Amino acid sequence: MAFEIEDDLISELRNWFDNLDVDFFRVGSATAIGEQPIKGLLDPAAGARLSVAESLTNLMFACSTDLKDVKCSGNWMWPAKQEGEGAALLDACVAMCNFMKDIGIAIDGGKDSLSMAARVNSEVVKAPGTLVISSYVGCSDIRLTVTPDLKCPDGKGVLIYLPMRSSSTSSNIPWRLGGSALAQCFKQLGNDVPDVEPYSVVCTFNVIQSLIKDSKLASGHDISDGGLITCLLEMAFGGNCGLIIDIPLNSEEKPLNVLFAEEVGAVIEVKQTDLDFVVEYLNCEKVPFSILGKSIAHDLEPPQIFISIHGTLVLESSMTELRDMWEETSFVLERRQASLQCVRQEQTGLKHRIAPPYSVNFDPDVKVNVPKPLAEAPKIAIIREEGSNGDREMAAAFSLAGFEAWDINMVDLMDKKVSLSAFRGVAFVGGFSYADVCGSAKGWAATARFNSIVQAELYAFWARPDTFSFGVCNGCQLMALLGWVAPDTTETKKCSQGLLLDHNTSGRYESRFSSIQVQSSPALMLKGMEGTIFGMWVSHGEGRMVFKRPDILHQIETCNLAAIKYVDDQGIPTEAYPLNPNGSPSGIAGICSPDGRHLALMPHPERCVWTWQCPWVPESYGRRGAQKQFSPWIKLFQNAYAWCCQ
Ligand SMILES: NC(=O)CC[C@H](N)C(=O)O
Repeated sequence: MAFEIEDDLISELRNWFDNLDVDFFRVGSATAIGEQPIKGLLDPAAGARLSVAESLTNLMFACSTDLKDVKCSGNWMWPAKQEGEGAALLDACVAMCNFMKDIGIAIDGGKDSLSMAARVNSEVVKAPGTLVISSYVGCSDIRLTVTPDLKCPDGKGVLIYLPMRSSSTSSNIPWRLGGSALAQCFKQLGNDVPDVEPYSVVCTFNVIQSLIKDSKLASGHDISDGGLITCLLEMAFGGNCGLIIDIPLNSEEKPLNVLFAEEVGAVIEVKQTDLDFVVEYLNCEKVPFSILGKSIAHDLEPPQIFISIHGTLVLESSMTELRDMWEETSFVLERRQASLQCVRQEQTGLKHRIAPPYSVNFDPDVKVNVPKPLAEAPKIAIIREEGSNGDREMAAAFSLAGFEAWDINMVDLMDKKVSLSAFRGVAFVGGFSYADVCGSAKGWAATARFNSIVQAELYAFWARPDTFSFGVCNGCQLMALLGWVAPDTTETKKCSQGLLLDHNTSGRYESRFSSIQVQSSPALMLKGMEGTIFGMWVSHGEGRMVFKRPDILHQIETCNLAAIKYVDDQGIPTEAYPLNPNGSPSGIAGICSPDGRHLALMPHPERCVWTWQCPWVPESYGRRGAQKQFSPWIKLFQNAYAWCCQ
């Protein structure tokens, strides 16, 4: 009986799911944070309003279902028992409630820590009363998200300032410096603190949403900590571009205030050809705005920044020089976290960065040709161990290509619950098997080697000519330890380890989206992809390939077994950090067996088979409109499927 109910329920759910008019690969959710504790020191009510506003201006560049669908978490950290602080907390709370009510959103959860004070000797040290707003909302098309890096469509974009005020002229902006980053630099708090009205937040949010849906925004960024100048420069730094800006204000305004006041607002970049449409729309919606100038694409010359206020030049510099200053604080931290040599390399290299040289000479949206389709889908064992992760992405990627993916734990093999005899492929997934104790994948390899049942099962699979194996990251480390790739062939025993994945030269865990070039190799999963350059997720602490003897590396290179490599912005294999995140010789990022059946990669193609999973793709690849649905890495999985169909 219970079964019948369950079956009914499942088929009912399946029907409902099938009939839903939603594209599940496009919908998602967006979340953002806002907090303004320093401004709250001057005016707790304004601080609370600014925290809510910042959270929304951070959220508004994702395509949300509706402003009224936004939900918030409120986290309060306050020294509430100290004199005057209870009243400040109350002011902040009342202001936040009223502001949210006016906008039409609400808090649905949160947490508080109301004893944020400590006695140090005879002194009581208080944390500034802080409200952190985390907002979240359904996202109707995750691909439409607008990012802050300038795109310079057709070589230059037009930059528009949205002051988020109800008055129609930007000359009425009070440009208050209280609680700003600039004030902090002068060890001051200031007096006059910015504030914001709910109506202008609603208007701007909705206008941005509409422009996103019409694909009229090339980039966009909110104005918050650091003010208008910081917003503009951050956009230029991210896009590797120059700027020619003239802020159209009357000459009485003090440049320092205009540039550094943290009045709520936003800057958007639009295509020259969309300008008339956007201007008309903003006028029609009565949203105040001013056109600031242009973004300039990175050319052969280093990009320049020119900023004027009402025709008077206030800043002229090369973008890279300003970016070096802006990055310096991060590098100070990095010098404490990573090898000094690597940090130095990254810092000097930054000046010379241009856009990654992505190159794809096939259409990833066109499926790989299958010789003759199989009656039954080939089976792939997605093998995981205690501490593995990424098994779902791996299963999804192989399923997308037509495989029947099975979730197999090492214990299933040990207990003989499954045999690999029915499988055409195995995929060893990434992660932290046995918490990387004694070195990455060492515990996993021990299970595979020293449990006789598992050892026999894996060996039988490896020896069958109709099988293939794929290892990613932790799985790659395992395949190296098992000698499935780069074995020491001078040993009499088959599969003797000849390669070890050692700690990255930076001395730390690297998490990046690195440019990867497919080499010409016998790897069946990389067939027809030679020369492809595209970004791939890197996420490891132990990715540096150390070969037992130089002749093993030599053989890998001469037999074309280095299947993929990290490349620089010129598309040349590199050992330079951070383009090569771990210091592997000749930029080697993955290795295959001479017969091409076994492939072990340190980066994660399974985490970026869809374009939306890539944090950056060139405009020509297209994130929206006529975009490619898939990244080139889908082809690895389709190639494996096609190989099984031979
Ligand atoms: N993502 C991974 O698989 C990480 C592998 C391993 N734990 C490392 O840090 O190197």
